[in-house]
Amino acid sequence: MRFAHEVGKVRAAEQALMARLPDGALMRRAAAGLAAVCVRLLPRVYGAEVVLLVGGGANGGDALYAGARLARRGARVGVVRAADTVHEGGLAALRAAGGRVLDDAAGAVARADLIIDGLTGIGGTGALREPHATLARLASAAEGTVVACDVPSGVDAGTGRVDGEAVHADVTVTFGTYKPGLLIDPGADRCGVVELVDIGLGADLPDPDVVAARPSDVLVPEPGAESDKYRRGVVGIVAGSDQYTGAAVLSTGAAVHAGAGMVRFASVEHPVELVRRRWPEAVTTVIEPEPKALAGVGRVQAWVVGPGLGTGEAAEELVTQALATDVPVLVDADGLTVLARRRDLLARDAPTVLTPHAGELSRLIGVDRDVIEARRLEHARRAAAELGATVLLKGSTTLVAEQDRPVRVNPTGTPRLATAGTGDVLSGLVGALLAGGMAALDAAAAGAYLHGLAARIAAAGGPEEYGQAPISAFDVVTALPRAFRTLD
Ligand SMILES: NC(=O)C1=CN([C@@H]2O[C@H](COP(=O)(O)OP(=O)(O)OC[C@H]3O[C@@H](n4cnc5c(N)ncnc54)[C@H](O)[C@@H]3O)[C@@H](O)[C@H]2O)[C@@H](O)CC1
Ligand SMILES: [K+]
Repeated sequence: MRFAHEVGKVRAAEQALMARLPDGALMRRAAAGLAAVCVRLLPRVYGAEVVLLVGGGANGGDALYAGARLARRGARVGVVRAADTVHEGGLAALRAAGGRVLDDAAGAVARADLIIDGLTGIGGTGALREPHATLARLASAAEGTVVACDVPSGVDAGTGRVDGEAVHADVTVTFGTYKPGLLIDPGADRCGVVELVDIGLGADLPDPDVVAARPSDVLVPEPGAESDKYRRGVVGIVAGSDQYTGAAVLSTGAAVHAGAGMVRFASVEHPVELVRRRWPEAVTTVIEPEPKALAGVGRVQAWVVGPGLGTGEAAEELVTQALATDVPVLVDADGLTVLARRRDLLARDAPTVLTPHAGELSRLIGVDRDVIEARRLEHARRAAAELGATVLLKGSTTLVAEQDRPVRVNPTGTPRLATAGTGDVLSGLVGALLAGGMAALDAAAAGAYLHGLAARIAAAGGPEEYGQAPISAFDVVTALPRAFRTLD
């Protein structure tokens, strides 16, 4: 499982472990792990050209000790110093092993077989300054294999934020635990393959703050022979309006394709008519948003409310009724706009799942959208605590937060999902999983995972491929059954 800890907790664990070890032992342990990965990456260590990019902190120290190990095995190791003073012990070890200090950084980086990025690690803050930024740019453009030490320099280890230049690594060798910034875009996108090196922090690390969802987390219970529709889950969808009908069709379609035992669709006449025509499987009810309207729809095990619903009084009445029930409720899109002025509706005992993008979350918690985008992890978590709900924050890495639980990050996201209507698909999908009895955090994380997988399948024909075909939200609906099948 991929899990991450906040940077402060990593430091605390390192301190605790260091106090029990001889001086410098932890750094040498990290360096040994880093060097071992480099050895695997090089076709031949003897004679290989290795360049170390070294900043003034311990991250540079790791790189220097790793370089010394490679030099002792015959690699030609040179160091480019980005700071006047670099780790003394590391530099001495490198020199003793035959490594040299380089002057022509650009030429050396361009010729290198392997480049170790030890400019900044978890101590890096803000945009890379010079000469770090130039060196990061040179490394990213180089032909040789780029191995980032702990974190690609320029990536904020705590958040994944990149301000300006950051190293594009082929491999990131990280120590002890993942850092959140390795799992969350844009940082995640700079890491290449991440290799976790055990430096013995285990016992000193608390429970993780972030975990990456993986297929075995999302296994949806198989329907047994005796499953009736209620065991598989009946989901109620309240979506669409006279002006907006597409959302209703997409959300219902996703629920139909996600294995719901039954989909009950309730709305005003026009969207009901369209849903009935497109999804004869759904049981539809025309309602006017008057008091107790939802009570007449029939028994459901989870509600989805909001896509295309409008934001006026009629919509508010329906959101109010759904949240007054004692079953899980997912609120999306227009429903979230209603909630921004009626946060009191969130005071309920059954689980609530909210699926905002940054703009919708901004209205819900009164924080600028840009501020949320810059620190997504923090705000997803804060929103979950403040709103008492499971919060799925959409984005190129979708995050799912629930109070006192590690945040789930979704690894299947793809820019192809940034197209109109895909959010409606997600809401119906997660609603079906909730109705099937999955816990809110699992249903939301599984939904995000399957949604990304379905988009990849739609674009490329396979979950591992990155196809070029443009996709529509409807293609994602159609690909959902294949996404489920890849989990078998
Ligand atoms: N403490 C330890 O014994 C261990 C530390 N580890 C390594 O140490 C790293 C953390 O070391 P440090 O706390 O020394 O910090 P870093 O080496 O990550 O970064 C601090 C250095 O980077 C510079 N810097 C920060 N932001 C910058 C920017 N935007 N532009 C240019 N320069 C910038 C600082 O001036 C300082 O010289 C970890 O990532 C890991 O690689 C590992 O060796 C494991 C053991
Ligand atoms: K680094």
